[in-house]
Amino acid sequence: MSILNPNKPKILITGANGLLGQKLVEQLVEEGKFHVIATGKGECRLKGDGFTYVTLDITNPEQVEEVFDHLAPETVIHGAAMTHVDECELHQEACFLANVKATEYLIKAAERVNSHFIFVSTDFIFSGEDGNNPYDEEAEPDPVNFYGWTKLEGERLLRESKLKWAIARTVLVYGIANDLSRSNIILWVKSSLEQGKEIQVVDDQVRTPTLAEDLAAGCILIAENEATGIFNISGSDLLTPYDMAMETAEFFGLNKALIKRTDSTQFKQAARRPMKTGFIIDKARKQLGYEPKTFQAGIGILAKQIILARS
Ligand SMILES: NC(=O)C1=CN([C@@H]2O[C@H](COP(=O)(O)OP(=O)(O)OC[C@H]3O[C@@H](n4cnc5c(N)ncnc54)[C@H](OP(=O)(O)O)[C@@H]3O)[C@@H](O)[C@H]2O)C=CC1
Ligand SMILES: Cc1cn([C@H]2C[C@H](O)[C@@H](COP(=O)(O)OP(=O)(O)O[C@H]3O[C@@H](C)C(=O)[C@@H](O)[C@H]3O)O2)c(=O)[nH]c1=O
Repeated sequence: MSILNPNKPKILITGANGLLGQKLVEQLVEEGKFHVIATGKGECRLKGDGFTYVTLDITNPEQVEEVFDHLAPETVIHGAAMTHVDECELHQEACFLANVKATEYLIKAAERVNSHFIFVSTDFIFSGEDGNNPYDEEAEPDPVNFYGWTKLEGERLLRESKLKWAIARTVLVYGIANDLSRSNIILWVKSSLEQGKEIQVVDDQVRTPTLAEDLAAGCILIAENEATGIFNISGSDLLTPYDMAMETAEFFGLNKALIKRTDSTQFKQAARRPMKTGFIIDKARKQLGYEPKTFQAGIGILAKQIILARS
């Protein structure tokens, strides 16, 4: 496991092959303040260089201990998780292992080397039915699906640890990266309409969709400022999935007639979704200087990346 630059503090990213992970590595390498240790299950799927890739299955406590004892990262951004919400509902043991037990292993290993530990969490810790949305950092969690419960458990383990900790909560992340394990709403709407497929989209759930680059930038601000506590790091536009689908069709000049408006009583997924979430991001704006793109600007950035990826 070669260390590229021992003179810089080390930042370890879990789940680096994922959407957030790839954006974190890209921005951290660009900024050059840290020696970037990208970790993930199996082979590296990241493009580019300037980082060290280490295979790390976070559900393997021996691997976690070995990597942390050897590398002793000053900072950890823990984004690895089982993120397919319906799969989490249907395979709760696997979800608990990946999202709770693995987080426990990482916290214990980080306590041995005293890392600043940043945990990426979600609006799905909230019910979305308490009338308190959009939520600030003080709101009372009350998850309505198993995935949301596991992420809240991860938050609890961290808050009860001896670590210097921070929690970056986010909402409905969209973007494009290399060889992803799951899609996201913009890509799914765009590809469905391009194939001429009719889609049913709900108009009674509310989110503040978040560009993956903005989430990464927010997590990096927390790392660079050695900030502690909970920060809402999301977009600022309150939108329904139906709004998002229509704006995506508009932007890409696709057929809006294929988007059939429905609501959550008609549209059933294996796991319940919280109805109305979305975040207030004033704390991150004031304390970190965090400022997300508008949804329109975010789609524009995504469009450019799609064209680049094709060239
Ligand atoms: N996407 C969203 O809308 C939201 C995401 N979040 C949170 O943000 C974080 C990042 O999500 P996002 O980037 O979108 O999700 P992705 O699914 O793209 O990334 C998650 C990554 O975790 C990896 N992973 C899963 N299990 C393990 C394991 N056992 N060992 C090592 N790596 C593992 C996956 O590996 P592989 O690629 O090999 O499957 C994947 O690369 C997550 O913690 C998620 O809960 C919060 C709110 C919204
Ligand atoms: C697939 C689909 C989704 N939707 C709506 C439901 C939902 O509100 C929104 C997104 O649905 P999806 O199932 O694609 O995404 P979903 O699993 O809800 O995304 C979640 O991912 C995890 C990781 C999180 O942490 C959450 O913040 C959230 O982003 O779109 C439709 O209306 N029609 C559809 O056919």
